[in-house]
Order: sequence, then structure tokens, then C-alpha cells
Amino acid sequence: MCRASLPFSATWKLYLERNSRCNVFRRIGTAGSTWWSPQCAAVRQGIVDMMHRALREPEVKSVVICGQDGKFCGGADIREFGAKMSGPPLVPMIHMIEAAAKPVVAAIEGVALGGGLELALSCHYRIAHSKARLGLPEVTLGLLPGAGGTQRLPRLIGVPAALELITTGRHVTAAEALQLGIVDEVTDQNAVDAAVKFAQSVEGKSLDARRIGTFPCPRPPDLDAVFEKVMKEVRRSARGAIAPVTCVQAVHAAVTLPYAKGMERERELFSTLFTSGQARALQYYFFAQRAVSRWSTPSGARWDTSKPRPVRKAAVIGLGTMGRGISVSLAQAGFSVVAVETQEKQLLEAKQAVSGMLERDAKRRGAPLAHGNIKYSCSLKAAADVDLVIEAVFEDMALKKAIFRQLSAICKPGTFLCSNTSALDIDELASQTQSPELVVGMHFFAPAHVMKLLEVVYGPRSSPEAVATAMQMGKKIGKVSVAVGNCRGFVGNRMLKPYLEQAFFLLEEGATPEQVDQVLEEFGFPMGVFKVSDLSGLDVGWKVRKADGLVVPDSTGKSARIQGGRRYSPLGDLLCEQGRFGQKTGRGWYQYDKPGGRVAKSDPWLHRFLEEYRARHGLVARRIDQQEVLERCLYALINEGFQILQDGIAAGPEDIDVIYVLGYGWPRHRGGPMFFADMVGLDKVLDRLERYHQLHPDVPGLKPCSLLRKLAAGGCPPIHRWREVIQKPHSQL
Ligand SMILES: CC/C=C\CC(=O)SCCNC(=O)CCNC(=O)[C@H](O)C(C)(C)COP(=O)(O)OP(=O)(O)OC[C@H]1O[C@@H](n2cnc3c(N)ncnc32)[C@H](O)[C@@H]1OP(=O)(O)O
Repeated sequence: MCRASLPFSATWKLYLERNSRCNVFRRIGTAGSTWWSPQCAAVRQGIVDMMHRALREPEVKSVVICGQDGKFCGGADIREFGAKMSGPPLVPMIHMIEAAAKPVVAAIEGVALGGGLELALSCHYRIAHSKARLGLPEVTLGLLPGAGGTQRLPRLIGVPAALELITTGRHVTAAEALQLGIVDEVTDQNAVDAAVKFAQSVEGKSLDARRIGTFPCPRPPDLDAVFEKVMKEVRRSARGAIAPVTCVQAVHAAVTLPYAKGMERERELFSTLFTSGQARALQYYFFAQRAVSRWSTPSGARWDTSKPRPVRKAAVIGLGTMGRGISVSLAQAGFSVVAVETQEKQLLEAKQAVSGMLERDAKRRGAPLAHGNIKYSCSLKAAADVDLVIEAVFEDMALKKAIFRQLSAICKPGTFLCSNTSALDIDELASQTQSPELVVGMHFFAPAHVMKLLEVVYGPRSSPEAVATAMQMGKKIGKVSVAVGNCRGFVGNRMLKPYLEQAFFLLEEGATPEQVDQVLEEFGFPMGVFKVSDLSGLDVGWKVRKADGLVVPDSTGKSARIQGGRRYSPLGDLLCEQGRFGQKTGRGWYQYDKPGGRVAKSDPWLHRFLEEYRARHGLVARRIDQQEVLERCLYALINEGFQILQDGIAAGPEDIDVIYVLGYGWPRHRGGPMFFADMVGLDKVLDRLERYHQLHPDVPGLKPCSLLRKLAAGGCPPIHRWREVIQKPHSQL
């Protein structure tokens, strides 16, 4: 028996067990990480050498490949993808294992992902621990499984199931893997011991039927129709991402070509993806999503020095759409929840709605119901003994202030008071309380129980403990929490403002909502800016603009287009004055078949309205090309992102990018707005902004931010080096 041990990324070691009785382990190789690094090369070399030796030595009858520290293999080290590959290549190694004349068994504990699963698929048998997860997540990194995964998996589990796993990158449990036929056995006991036992039980048996590469690929009878349908669906949901489409092409090759030719095709397709900008973007995003948990604030508070306080019981104040979603999230994560709504009728409605949401979700996930965790009350006093409160009432500063004053008097000392405000000043709320250091923002995104993003907003007085507690709370309820500073709109909504503003200006200059939306959707947003506005309700922004004094009594007059010396578009206000609030009224930038309708249709009324508006203001419509639409909307948003970095509101570009991908539909395969700027070239973004600002000097949002100028003047350093430039001003304070 030869036992080769393959740990995931931390330390790679390879052991030889001469025979299972004498248990002599010999270390063959140790490495820092995975397939691509020189250390990985040592691992591959170790496997190759060990396999040769195991096959040569007559006393070795079978081989078990297992991981170290309870993890089989998480696949390639993504950080090493740029490096030159050395050592034995992966694919021949996999073929060598499959061709072995002695049984090779994979003992899968922890994870078998990507190249790790492909290695397991080259083994003759796979035994998994019941808690193991398996998958081919390459597509989420802009790649395809390039070590035979696209050719072997369909041969093993059939084309439809393989297509689903490969194009989504979904991880499956050991139980599902068994059901699908990916593994041969699942055990609750020690998987390595089980694999050793299994290997001994199959010693000497024929392996002819165990080499997946030799299997014929099952061919669906209606092959063309199946692939046409899948391709259509994948193209629709990929929104411009190339990897899922390429994955389908690779699986198609498995069905239509002999194995060796299919492998060649897989390699060709893999190479095109490997060097693509989308793969770079997705791999950047993979690390960005992990980097945001290592938060820091300009005052020096940090994730590794700030200790969160335990939270067992939390209150949600205000049970509108957001409060309901937040209550559901908390209850599902096992928190005791006190849900407060002051009006009896609304409380009852909310209770029914929350119960319905919990029931539907429990059914969908096959999980137990979390009803028992929620107590409903009409009184704020019910929050007296909670550890943390999330206020989620209307976006009205006076109302929120009154609630914070009351909560400060009612809640036990030390209770964290959080607001779900999407834009209002956290410091102003904190100033209403006796302990401003306990106040932070927890900005959820609608629907709050579904959306993965949480902006945790620290004010100048928020304690590191309060930030750490809110960040940890977010993690516990399954959100990706991003710590951001306090300013109007924080990061996400602040950047949205110049984006929306440009969209309005483009309409004034001759574009239509359909044209602007089409350009943005082709870029990869699920919905263009006007469709999103219709969905969220045009009255929301109108209310804010009114509160800001931007909406003048006569929005049709000439002066309405200038506010505070800068260009302003009253188009949104004019629509609201007509009662056009979007989907909810059946009319907005588009028309819908009924109030609440969802399918946006072009509205001739709106086009006439735009023409009349332009005529009234002496604006001559011009032809606006796609490039201008995209650049003006996106570069204005990106420019605000640089300003946010300069102001220290976000600690790094990763924070902004994660917020935009998870909260605002920015296409993941484009990495996020700041990554996109890096890809386009900071000098090019600067140049275009300068040009647009020259043409529109009354639009401050188009004036390039000095951080962007500084980065461009400094030779456009790559995005991972921006922090060095950003952090300098803070360190000099
Ligand atoms: C021919 C082609 C051959 C092979 C192609 C491939 O194999 S591509 C890679 C396929 N594998 C993956 O995509 C796995 C990605 N990782 C994960 O899904 C999770 O990290 C995992 C393994 C399930 C562990 O999750 P957990 O929540 O326990 O930890 P976390 O995600 O926070 O990760 C811990 C740190 O490890 C870093 N890391 C994880 N995976 C990789 C990787 N593949 N390469 C490099 N680094 C990886 C992760 O970034 C964390 O470190 P940090 O410093 O915090 O960023």
C-alpha cells in the first residue's frame, strides 16, 4: 500500500506508506502551495515519483491519495497563475494515475475542488467523508476545468448534470456527489482509513471499468437541441462572461470528439480563457471579497486588533420591507430577535410576511423553521435587554433621531445601536445617544434576506469594538461586510449619484432611456439605470432631492436646470410630478401593463415628453454613441470612487469593487469599477474625464479627482499598489 498525502494550499507533503501494517511514512516533498508554484511542482513531482515507485514495487498492491489536515485538495493556487509553470505537467500526471495497473483511491476529506477534483477523477475510486464538498469552481475564476474535468465529468455523471456543475461552479455535498455518481462511497468515519480498507478490498480486481477517460461519453438523443438550449440559457445568465460559454463548448467536445481530441480541445479553450481580462477580473474579485474582512479605519482601528462583543439577542425597529428582511436574516442565523413596529396593524402584517418568508426559505433549503427566534412587539421597550439594535424605519432624519434618543434611554448599557440608513449621517444619530461610541450604520440592500452585501458605516466616534461587532454580525448572517466611513450615501449610493446624473444629462442631450439601458446591459449590468430606477421607485430619489432643496416649485422653468451654480436635470422630478413613480404606478421611464407590472416597454409618451422638454430648454438632440454613454456613466461613477478613496471613506479599491458587484449589479467578470479603471488604463480614464469636463464645465462630477491624477502621473501603478499611494496622506497626519 502506498499512501500519498496531498494537503490543500498550506503545506504540501507527500508520504509513502510501504505497507499498511508497518506504517512507515517517508516524506517525499513539501511545498508552500499548489499546482503551479515551484512548490506545487514538487508536489506533482512527488506524486509522479511515488506513483512510478508504487507501480514498480511488487509489495505495493494499491494506492490511496489523501490530503493533509483533513483537506483533500482545493485546486490550484490562484496567486501562482502568473508564474511560469515548472515540474511535471498536471494532465500527463492525471493520465498516468488513471492508467495505473494498481487501484488508486482518492480519500476525499474537506474539499476536492478544481484541479483537486480533477485529480480525484483520475483515480479509480473515490471515497468521501460526509462533510466533504466537491466541485469544479474554475468558471467562477474565469476558467474552465482544464485538467480533464470537462471531458471526464460528463463521462461519469452524464452531460446535463456535468454541464450544470461546470457552468455554475457549484460545490456539492458528499451526499449529492454520491447521488450523482461522482464518489463511490461516503463515510462518517475517518475517510483515509475507509479508503485504505476499500483499496485493499479491490486489490487485484480489473480496473478496465474504472478509467473514466475510457468511458464513452453518453450522448443525449437530441444532442443539438440540448446544447442549443443550454447555450442560450448560459449566454443569458452569463451577461457577457465568456467562461460559462466556453465551458459549454468544452463539454460539447466531450460528446462529439474522441477522448484524446476532446482533451486537446479542452486545452485550446483553457488557453484562451487563461490569459483573458475576465479571468484576471474574476481572480482579483476572489481575493477582493476576502480582503474586505481585513478592514481598517483612518483612525487606526483594525480587524486584527479590534475584538467583537458577542451578540445573542438583537432588535429590529421598523418592519417595512427592509426591517422584515433583516429580521429574517437574523432569525435564520440563530439570533433571538425582537421585532418592533409601533402600529398594531402593521405589526400583524409584518408578522405574517416574516413568517411566510421564513417558511418559504426553510422549504427551499430543507432547513428547520426559525419562527421561535422572533418575538414581536409594538413597544420600543421590548428592546431593553438586547445586545444590538438595528433601526430600519423610514429614511427620515427627525424620526431616526427620536428613535435613537429613546433607544439610548431604554436599552441596557453597552447595547450597540445601529441604523440601516442608506445615506444619512451616522454621527448625527450618534449625537442623540449617551454612548455615541456604540453607534454604527448597518446598511443592508434590498431584499435584505437575499442580498449578500452589508455596508458597516463607522462614524468618527464609533468604537473599534462597535465596528468589529457589526462586521462579525454581518458575517454570521451570511453577508459580505465592508467597513466604510461616514459621508452622504457612504460608498455605494454616493457613487450612484454621478452615474444617475450622467444618465439624466444624456437624455437631455438626445439619448433615450432604452439606449442608455441597452449600453449598460451590454456592459453586463442585469438592468440599465432607468429600469432599476423604475423598479426602486422614482419617488425615493425625488423625496431626497426635495429634502436637499433641489426641486424648485416650477420644474419646467429654465432655472430648474441649474442648482447651486451647477448643471441639474429636473427630468426625474418632472416624471414624479406626473405621478410616474415607476413599476408601482405602471409608468416611469418605461410603461408597464399594470401598476406593479415588471416588463418594461418603451413608452411613446416619454419620448414626446423628452422632445418637448428639449424644445422648451432650447436643447438640440444629437446622436450619442455607445462609447459616450458608457464612458460618461461609468467614468463619472469611477471618478467618485477615486474621491472616496482620497477621502478615506473606503480603505482600498477592493472595498468599492465588492460593494459594486454585490450591491449594484456590476458584472463580476469586470472585477468592479476600480478594477475596470485599472484595466482600461488610468491615463485613459483621466484623459476621457478631462475631455468630458471640458465639454461640460458645469458638471463637477466629471472633473478628474486629484487621486486619479496622482496615480496617472505616478505611471498608473497596478491596482494592488494603489493603497501605497492612498495611505500616504493618512500616515502624514
Ligand atoms: C489546469 C487547471 C488546474 C487547476 C485549476 C484550479 O484548480 S482553479 C482553483 C479552483 N479552486 C478554487 O476555486 C477554490 C477556491 N477556494 C475556496 O473555495 C475556498 O477558499 C475554500 C477552499 C473552500 C476554503 O474556504 P474557507 O472559507 O475555509 O477559507 P477562505 O475562502 O477564507 O480561504 C482561506 C485562505 O486561502 C486562500 N485561498 C483559497 N483558495 C485559494 C486558491 N485556490 N488559491 C490561492 N489562495 C486560495 C484565500 O484567499 C484565503 O486567504 P486570504 O489571505 O484570506 O485571502
